[in-house]
Amino acid sequence: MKCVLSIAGSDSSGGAGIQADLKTMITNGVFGMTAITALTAQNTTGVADVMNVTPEFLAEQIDAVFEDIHPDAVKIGMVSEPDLVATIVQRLQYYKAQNIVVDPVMVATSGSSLAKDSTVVMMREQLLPIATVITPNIPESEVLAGINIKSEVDMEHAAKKIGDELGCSVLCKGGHRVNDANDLLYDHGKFTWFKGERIDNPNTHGTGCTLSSAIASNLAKGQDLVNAIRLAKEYLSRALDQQLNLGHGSGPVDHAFDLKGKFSR
Ligand SMILES: Nc1ncnc2c1ncn2[C@@H]1O[C@H](COP(=O)(O)OP(=O)(O)OP(=O)(O)O)[C@@H](O)[C@H]1O
Ligand SMILES: Cc1ncc(COP(=O)(O)O)c(N)n1
Repeated sequence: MKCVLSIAGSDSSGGAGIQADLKTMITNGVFGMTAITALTAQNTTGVADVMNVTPEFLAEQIDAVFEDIHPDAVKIGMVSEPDLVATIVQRLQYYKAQNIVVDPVMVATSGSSLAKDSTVVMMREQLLPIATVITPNIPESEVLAGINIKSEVDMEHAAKKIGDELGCSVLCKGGHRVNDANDLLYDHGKFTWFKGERIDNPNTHGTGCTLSSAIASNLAKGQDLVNAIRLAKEYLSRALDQQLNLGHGSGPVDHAFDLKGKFSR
């Protein structure tokens, strides 16, 4: 059994954060573990409050996992404070972690800010350069590249700039585009487009968490990066296609599509 560690925040409404990560890991055939960076009081309409853990307690969680079950991949999601970023980098380097997928979460789908500016600076300086792949959405790619993105060519410029500057592979996600959901991988000089049809579903809370966890799961199982992303995108499209409609805002996706018929719902 391959094992994946999610270092991320908790979403009380279950659609994003570690809750989405664990659901994705179970349904992608890996054993999921967690080191929680923060508790959020959150639902589909917004984030009411955030309580960060201390850097010491985050380090203890990471140590507890690595000293017992060495993960085959690590996914990193919401990290609000620069000190927490520094702790993650220090511990992952100490344990020589492999297959590191970083979703540089800055703003929730609901519009709430999830990382301070100083955290983004720290991520850029220390965390992103040790990642196997990072998965910014379009607004996050604009911040990291300092480029406005209006077209696929702009996505290519931004992904290349980020990848060349930071030395990691970059998956620039196209979920914020209007006519399609095409994602772009820049992997050390090579572009690969993952074409995605736009699914008519406003409930996209946690899509970024789900995609990055599925990529980490596939890397843990030995897939190369391109296949890991292709399979993750297929998984997410199926989860979006279920048209689950929960809550009063942008609701979560449905991970249980393969279980339909096994339990009454
Ligand atoms: N309506 C949609 N139809 C098909 N795929 C989508 C749709 N919306 C998002 N996606 C896909 O979901 C993944 C996440 O993309 P997105 O750009 O929404 O990330 P994000 O903004 O980080 O997500 P989050 O909602 O978790 O913040 C990408 O693979 C993207 O192409
Ligand atoms: C704990 C946590 N982590 C990540 C996100 C981003 O996901 P989304 O942009 O879909 O709200 C979130 N809302 N909450």
